[in-house]
Amino acid sequence: MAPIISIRNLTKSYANGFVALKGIDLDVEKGEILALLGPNGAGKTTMISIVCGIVNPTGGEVLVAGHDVVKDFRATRTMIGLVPQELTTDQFETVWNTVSFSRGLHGKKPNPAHIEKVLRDLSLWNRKDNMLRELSGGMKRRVLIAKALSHEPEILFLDEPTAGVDVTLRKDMWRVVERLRESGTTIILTTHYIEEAEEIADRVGVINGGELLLVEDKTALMTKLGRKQLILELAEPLDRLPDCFSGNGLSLEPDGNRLIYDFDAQKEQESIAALLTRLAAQNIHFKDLSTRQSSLEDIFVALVGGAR
Ligand SMILES: Nc1ncnc2c1ncn2[C@@H]1O[C@H](COP(=O)(O)OP(=O)(O)OP(=O)(O)O)[C@@H](O)[C@H]1O
Repeated sequence: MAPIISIRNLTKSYANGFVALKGIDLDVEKGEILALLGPNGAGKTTMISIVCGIVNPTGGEVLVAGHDVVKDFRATRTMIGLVPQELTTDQFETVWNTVSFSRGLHGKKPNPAHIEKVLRDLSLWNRKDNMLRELSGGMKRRVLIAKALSHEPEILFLDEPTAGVDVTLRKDMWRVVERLRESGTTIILTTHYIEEAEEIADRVGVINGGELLLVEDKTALMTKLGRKQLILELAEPLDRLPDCFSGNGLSLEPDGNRLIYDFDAQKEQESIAALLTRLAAQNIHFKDLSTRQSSLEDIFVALVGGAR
């Protein structure tokens, strides 16, 4: 199946000469959740803004369901819902009017039943007659999502949807995203919270300095780049690691109290059982043992750190 979003060699230089995107290639499949991770200023919002037709690209091409986002702006924009980072809504308007008005902006006929469903799904129904200024910050964010869904878009962009919201609301938002996915909506979200990507994304893209460093299936990424460690707390400290253990991923911590065995899913290594037997044969005993698996956060820090 053709990707729903196809980005080819996308570049963006702002008027002041700053190059925010340096040739991005990315395909987004229909129905997936893609999380874009990257530090501040990486170019995430710029990329989203181009796909949504808010910012013009300098070079390259973006197709949404086969339509060019510049030449065929109207067709592509109605397919997309955008939840921006900043609250830009009239504080003196009611929730119902704000969300209904958004639908009209996309040239869609009124559909009160759809607006009601969106507000109910986002637990905003009992607030529909409240003015925005009467809502908490978290509820205002839900209103932004409701606005973005008002015109029944196939694609939803969420730019930092949970920045600054509490844990309960964050989990609520994840549930909303999950329900949208079940209904077939394609979701692209940017986030600083790696646990968010780990929790809800199918694929993860890492952007830094205007370049897409990688985009990969989340589970495959964790298997490929993730490392596992076995940590052995020694019964007696060691001065040095016997030579027979050198070069197989085993190392002694500087204080001599712990042995760390790095095992790599890609490499052929001796089994843990064999290693423990060899250690015992060398009279090296341990009082405790634990394992540690690198998280998406470790992988992200290694990638972004390495690219700097
Ligand atoms: N209108 C503009 N003129 C000049 N430079 C800009 C403009 N808009 C953005 N930039 C610069 O482009 C770079 C990318 O910004 P962008 O907002 O796309 O990053 P981001 O990855 O979304 O960051 P954040 O996580 O902080 O939102 C930044 O260095 C920013 O200062």
